[in-house]
Amino acid sequence: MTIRFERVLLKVSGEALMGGQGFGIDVAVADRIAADIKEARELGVEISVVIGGGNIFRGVAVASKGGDRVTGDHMGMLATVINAMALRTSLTKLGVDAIVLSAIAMPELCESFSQRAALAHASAGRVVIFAGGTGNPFFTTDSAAALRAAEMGATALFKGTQVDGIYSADPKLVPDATRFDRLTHGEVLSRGLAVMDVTAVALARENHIPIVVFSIHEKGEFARILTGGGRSTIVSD
Ligand SMILES: Nc1ncnc2c1ncn2[C@@H]1O[C@H](COP(=O)(O)OP(=O)(O)O)[C@@H](O)[C@H]1O
Ligand SMILES: O=c1ccn([C@@H]2O[C@H](COP(=O)(O)OP(=O)(O)O)[C@@H](O)[C@H]2O)c(=O)[nH]1
Repeated sequence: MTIRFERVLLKVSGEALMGGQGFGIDVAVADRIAADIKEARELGVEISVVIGGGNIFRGVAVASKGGDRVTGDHMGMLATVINAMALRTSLTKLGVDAIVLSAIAMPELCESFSQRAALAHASAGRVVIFAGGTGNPFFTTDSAAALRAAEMGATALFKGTQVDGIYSADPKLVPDATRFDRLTHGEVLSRGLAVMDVTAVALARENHIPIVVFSIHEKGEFARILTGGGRSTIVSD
């Protein structure tokens, strides 16, 4: 069996974790995503994860109501730590060794991020879950995903999201938008395809990291794409 990517950074959007609920974490969904990660890992792929926080809190929600954006972003980053702990719990239940590294120090809860620690845990066979985004306000977890992918030497950045690829326009708003199988980073940026923020795409382009956009809701899709099947859009040089 051919494996397309040997070392992968998986971005899981926070919204994916809430399942059918309007807010928070649906444990059954977290368990299913953990099972998909386990399946992919059993193919021999090294996997680390960046998790979002949009199911709990987004900084712009505070700013849009007249609050302080930086405080809002701090709250959003804390939300990603909650999600990371939920995903670690789901992975542990399945017997997968996983560790949370946070960009914001909270030693009572989890280890702090350093590239050295992350690489050491990964080479010991652990799934490393990066929490706290980049640790800085005004960024997103998509940008954190591109950053950690570069730091880990990932050969691909998988964005697991609500849609099964990149379309000519947001498919939630434009139902007859058409899906792309392949794009370059430059095309994503020049066409303003907003599936991922500009900073994240630019960072991936600079480091020659392909981005694979796929639906996190399709059970087993992660492993299918890793072995050459499935449905996705691949963004590469
Ligand atoms: N051109 C596009 N192709 C695909 N999805 C797009 C596009 N433009 C906007 N989107 C939206 O981007 C979302 C993916 O971003 P994501 O970060 O996972 O969502 P959120 O910001 O809600 O967590 C999709 O759910 C989709 O609605
Ligand atoms: O490096 C980062 C990453 C995230 N956030 C904050 O955390 C929230 C949750 O992250 P994101 O919106 O990227 O989550 P997702 O869309 O993936 O659920 C963001 O809205 C920001 O407020 C931040 O300030 N800096």
